[in-house]
Amino acid sequence: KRPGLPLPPGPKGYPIIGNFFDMPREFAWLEYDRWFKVYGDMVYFKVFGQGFLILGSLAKTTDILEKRSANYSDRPSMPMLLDLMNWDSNFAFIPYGSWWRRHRRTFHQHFHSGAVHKYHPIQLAEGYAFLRRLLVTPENFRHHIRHLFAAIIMDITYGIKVSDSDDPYVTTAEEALHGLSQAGIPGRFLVDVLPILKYVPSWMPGAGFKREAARWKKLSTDMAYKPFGHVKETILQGNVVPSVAASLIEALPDEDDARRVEEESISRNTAAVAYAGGADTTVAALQFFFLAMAMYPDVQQKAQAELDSVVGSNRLPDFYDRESLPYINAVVKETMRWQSVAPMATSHVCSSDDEYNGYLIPKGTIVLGCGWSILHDPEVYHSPEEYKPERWLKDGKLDPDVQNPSVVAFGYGRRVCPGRYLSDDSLYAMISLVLSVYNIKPPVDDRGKELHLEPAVTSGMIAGPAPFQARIKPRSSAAEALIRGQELE
Ligand code: HEM
Repeated sequence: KRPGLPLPPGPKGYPIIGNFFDMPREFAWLEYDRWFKVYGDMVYFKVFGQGFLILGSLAKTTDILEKRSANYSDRPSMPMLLDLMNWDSNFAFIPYGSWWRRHRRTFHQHFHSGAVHKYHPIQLAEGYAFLRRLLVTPENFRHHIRHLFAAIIMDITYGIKVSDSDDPYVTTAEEALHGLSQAGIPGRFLVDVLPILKYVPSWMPGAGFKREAARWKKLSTDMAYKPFGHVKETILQGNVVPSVAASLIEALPDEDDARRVEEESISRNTAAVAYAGGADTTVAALQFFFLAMAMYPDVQQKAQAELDSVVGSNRLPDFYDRESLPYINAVVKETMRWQSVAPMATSHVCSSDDEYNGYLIPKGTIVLGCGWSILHDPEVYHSPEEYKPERWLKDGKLDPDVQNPSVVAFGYGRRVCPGRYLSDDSLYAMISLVLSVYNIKPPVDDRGKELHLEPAVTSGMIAGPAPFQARIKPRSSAAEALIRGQELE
């Protein structure tokens, strides 16, 4: 440690509790955005001795979380999530080291940029099924979006077809993820700040968090074991359906091999993490797209005009059209920027004392990049609160000089989201399919007057749109026939 180095600036705290009362727990990114204006683009504070460093500019996230990634890729100890809820099976939360690396490598084999094209047929088939569900119950579009991504992930990872939205695998996973989104926010549960509380007996008054943790633990265990067990069973019966889990199981060492237990556990965890990482995030992103379309009819019309001229009205768009659809690609980018799905990404931890710009960043500091502030910087994105795909275009093509939302939307450094290629493909596919056959409009009041929608968001590790309504109707009878035609094919 270099003696005398100051800590980065931040709000003054109290003895022992530090900034416990200042630390925002809801919509943290908005409060941190205000702090950046007072203290600058790196803000340091402590809560019960635990240091936090919040980064509010791309320059800082690049210098610290990208360039010094070897020192900033650890995760905080999260007693609620890891010790009490069994989420240590999810490599997104485990410490930086060889166990994490083995999981990440296994995951990467199946989801790297050159591998994800294998999943295009699944994405399109589920996309068509989604269009058909919208035809029957358009008012349930938010639910259909959840069903859509659950079905894509379950098919890719386990070869399990989810035709029914109360599929037991999906219900379990959804409930488990609800627990994750609550317990994944640093400081949300006091036990994360005072780990000693994990030894409090469940029956004690104030120990409600332990009873909640026990319920969530069962769900997270079932979520990992049950579908994986199902795939093992199908392999034994000789009915194997191609999937990530099936390839992983088939590559496992023999049952009597000493490496088997560890390898099987890595495979099971890797499969489960695809659902955990990919469901809520992509769902929220597509729901934001629906909200944007209902709020910005001009954007919708321009996107549809591009689809009409490139794809025509006799077929649905597919992945081969992507390069010829710059406006649609701009809509995908703007959706990822406009309302950040993971506004604070996930906590990174500094592994050893570091010095940056004359400040000390002590070992153990929890470092968070506030992607929301970076993607709403008016110096970079003019009128950042507006949904404007045009900002990504120049002379009718994607402008490579505009800062891509993926520089922060998917996190940082060695921990950057390994599912980002799959998610990008899914968003492109759904946005182009939906706009080619549907109009999305705001709801109307009793007299038929269109209501004004606001981009209200939920608070949590994943921020999605607050519930909203939209009217979703086929663009024409030809469009409706096209949707129904996919069913026949
Ligand atoms: C809109 C879609 C998505 C967004 C916004 C998103 C965002 C993120 C973010 C912010 C992180 C934390 C990165 C960090 O620590 O700096 C992350 C990690 C992760 N994501 Fe995603 N993600 C998305 C989709 C997906 C999908 C589809 C999958 C799986 C198929 C996935 C799997 C993962 C995994 C496994 C990690 C943990 C990485 C690690 O700790 O090494 N994500 N994601």
